[in-house]
Amino acid sequence: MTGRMIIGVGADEYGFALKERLRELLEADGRVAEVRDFGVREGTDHDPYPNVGLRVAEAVAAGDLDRAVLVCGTGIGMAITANKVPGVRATVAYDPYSVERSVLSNDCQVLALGAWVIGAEVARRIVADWLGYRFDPASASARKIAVITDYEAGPS
Ligand SMILES: O=C(CO)[C@H](O)COP(=O)(O)O
Repeated sequence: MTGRMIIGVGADEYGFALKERLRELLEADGRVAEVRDFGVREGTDHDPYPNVGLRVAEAVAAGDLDRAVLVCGTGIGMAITANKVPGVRATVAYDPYSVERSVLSNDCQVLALGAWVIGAEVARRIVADWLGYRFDPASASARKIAVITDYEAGPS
């Protein structure tokens, strides 16, 4: 992927406020061409996290989004959900090294964060750093990702 990215954001009621903060950050970032908000649109919307996570992950798998940020209470449910969609690689990551490697080693398109776990300013820093990493399809890691992709395709 080169050029400016289309980024999706999504959250459940517990992640809503942090998702709003991160959406604003992404909209102001020159590396981002467009931010698409998959909800929830208000903190009183009780749509369960898997509904939001599946909508976002399906958009990633369809190629409509380059990447996405998902927020729930822990981030864990969003990551589990997004990883159910073939072609999508999602992770929870907070430390700078894991955030970097989630892109450079694992080509994760989805970063899941927990609003109950980290503060907004740390989350903003994580997402700003995360935007700067681009997976190299010519890297040795690409062969390893291909094993996952081949498994998802099923027996030949
Ligand atoms: O964190 C969540 C899922 O991982 C979600 O925001 C809350 O889930 P719950 O604890 O099951 O209500």
